[in-house]
Amino acid sequence: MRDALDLELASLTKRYGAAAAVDAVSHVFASGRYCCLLGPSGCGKSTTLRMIAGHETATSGDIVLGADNITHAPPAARGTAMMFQSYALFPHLSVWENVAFSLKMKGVEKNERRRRAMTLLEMVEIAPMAERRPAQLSGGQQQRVALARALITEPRVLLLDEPLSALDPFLRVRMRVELKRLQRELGVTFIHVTHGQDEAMALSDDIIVMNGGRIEQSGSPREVFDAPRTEFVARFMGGHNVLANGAGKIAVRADRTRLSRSGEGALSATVTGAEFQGTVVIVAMRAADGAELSATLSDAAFYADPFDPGATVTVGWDHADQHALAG
Ligand SMILES: Nc1ncnc2c1ncn2[C@@H]1O[C@H](COP(=O)(O)OP(=O)(O)OP(=O)(O)O)[C@@H](O)[C@H]1O
Repeated sequence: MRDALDLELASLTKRYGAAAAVDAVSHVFASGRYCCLLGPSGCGKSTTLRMIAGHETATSGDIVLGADNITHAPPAARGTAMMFQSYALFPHLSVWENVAFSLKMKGVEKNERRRRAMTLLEMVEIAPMAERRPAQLSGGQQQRVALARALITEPRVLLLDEPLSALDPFLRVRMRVELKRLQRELGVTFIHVTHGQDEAMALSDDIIVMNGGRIEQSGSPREVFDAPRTEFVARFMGGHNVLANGAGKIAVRADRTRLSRSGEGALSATVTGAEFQGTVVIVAMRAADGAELSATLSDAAFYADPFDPGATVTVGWDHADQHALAG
């Protein structure tokens, strides 16, 4: 059953010359959810987002928000708002004036503009900096201003293009918690473009994995991670071994892959290295057929009986932990 504010893409296509950057993509973004468009560079995620925002014209297909076909509507009349990667704040305006800018364009009077801007600045927790200029803020603070500025138009869908990529790793994790909190508080649909699978898994209610201008798989983070449908998704999400298995290929999670020095197991491999990552150790191996494999072991299990590079190991897993991948 479609919700009144779902956003539907129907065979949405963008061609540049003969090449399709976005190739007949159909998807329903359920309203009020945190959605991540995830995929490698060039897969068409930003083009998809820009078409939803109205900053790029669709070659064919439709974009429908609730009851409205917004495919050809101007950006400001769509019910969407975009937060840009480069925050694009006006340097000569104060923080609150930046946030209130679109209200000024609409002719809203000054006291009301300020009141609404301050409400949003409180929500993103930088109200005390309302009178500063953007240059007097840190990158993380500028981003909060950009977020408040996008939200002041009361969009039904907020579009975010790699919003965390300019931040250092520590701030990135903090802002990601903030984004999730804001989305929950507002109940607005967020569509967030990222090429980071960790980011997508941490934030999303729904992950949409793109590859070559198409949607490869969509679902909850657990669905996509636990049951990758294709080799591309298994490799892109990481943490899986992809193995040839008679008729086709299978995926097995690296943390469900067992190693032993001999005995029962599906195949034999040579250890090529071990990477200590704090709580776990990732053991890298090469199978007899040349396939690169890995096993994630707890640090306690690994150090109780370490595998040295060059060691021959037997690799095994439970049958229930293997997933057949689509051709
Ligand atoms: N204006 C343009 N003219 C021609 N080709 C373009 C244009 N914009 C994008 N493309 C091509 O369309 C494809 C998809 O680009 P897009 O920017 O949507 O990818 P992306 O997944 O967002 O990548 P990234 O993560 O690097 O931003 C790429 O092959 C890109 O080269």
